[in-house]
Amino acid sequence: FHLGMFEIGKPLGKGKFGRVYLARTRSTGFVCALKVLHKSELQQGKVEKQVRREIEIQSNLAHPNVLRLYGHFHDSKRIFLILEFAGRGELYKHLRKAGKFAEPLAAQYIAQMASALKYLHKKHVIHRDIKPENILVGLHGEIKISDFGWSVHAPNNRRKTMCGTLDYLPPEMIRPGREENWYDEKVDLWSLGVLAYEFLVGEAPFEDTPVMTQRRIARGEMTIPTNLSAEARDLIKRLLVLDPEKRLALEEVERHPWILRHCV
Ligand SMILES: CC(C)CCNC(=O)Cn1cc(-c2ccc3c(-c4nc5ccccc5[nH]4)n[nH]c3c2)cn1
Repeated sequence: FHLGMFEIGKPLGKGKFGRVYLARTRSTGFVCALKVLHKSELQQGKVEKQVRREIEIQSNLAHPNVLRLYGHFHDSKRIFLILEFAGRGELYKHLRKAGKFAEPLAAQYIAQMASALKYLHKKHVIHRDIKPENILVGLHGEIKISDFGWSVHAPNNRRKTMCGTLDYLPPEMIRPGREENWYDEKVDLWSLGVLAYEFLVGEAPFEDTPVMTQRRIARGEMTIPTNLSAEARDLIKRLLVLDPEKRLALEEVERHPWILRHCV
């Protein structure tokens, strides 16, 4: 279908609240990913306010490792999001295909994530949902965090758990001790540790049945394979700390020996 200024190409993915298409502007040939949300579905899902808030947040973000939302518009039935096109698609597909990443590549990805998270936290944005399924890869192999909060994943070998995977939840969300504002930005540090582990090992550190996963997260029960370098193990151990206050800060991640060794 054509949409005035856009030529629409192949579908890039589909989620609960919308489909994403490759698109190009007729005038300048600018390539983007056009996401179409149906207002009726948003109303049914009672997520219009959340979508407006997400649009507001994402429109103000500009970082090489955060997927851009260039703009949005709507007609009577649909909302259109003009998103950055990531030339090499979804990171989780690369991870599943490779099984796991070599330490140099994993370190580069973690360094880029730390840089993106530092930027988001400085703008008081907490991602809360960091996992391979929410990361895209740009044309030059750089990663781009996106928030697929809207999509339930088609069965194509994404995690099978119904409510989205528990694997990345930090202990303070499993066992909410301090009810108020347990969503502080340190939840992203825990998830960064889970991500590093999954990049290097090929599975999440607490992966188990849902009940066991929750118990293992709450107790911080995981084993790091001994074939990882000492530095990689050290970084994972310093992020997967039960007490949010004791987790390695992003600045310290960026200057950790494991990162410095692999990132020019
Ligand atoms: C409410 C709002 C502001 C949320 C905005 N965020 C999203 O909608 C999250 N989202 C991003 C996408 C998405 C999906 C796929 C792509 C791609 C993409 N590039 C590909 C290259 C090869 C194969 C598949 C590809 N998908 N580029 N940009 C994308 C963006 C889908 N949902």
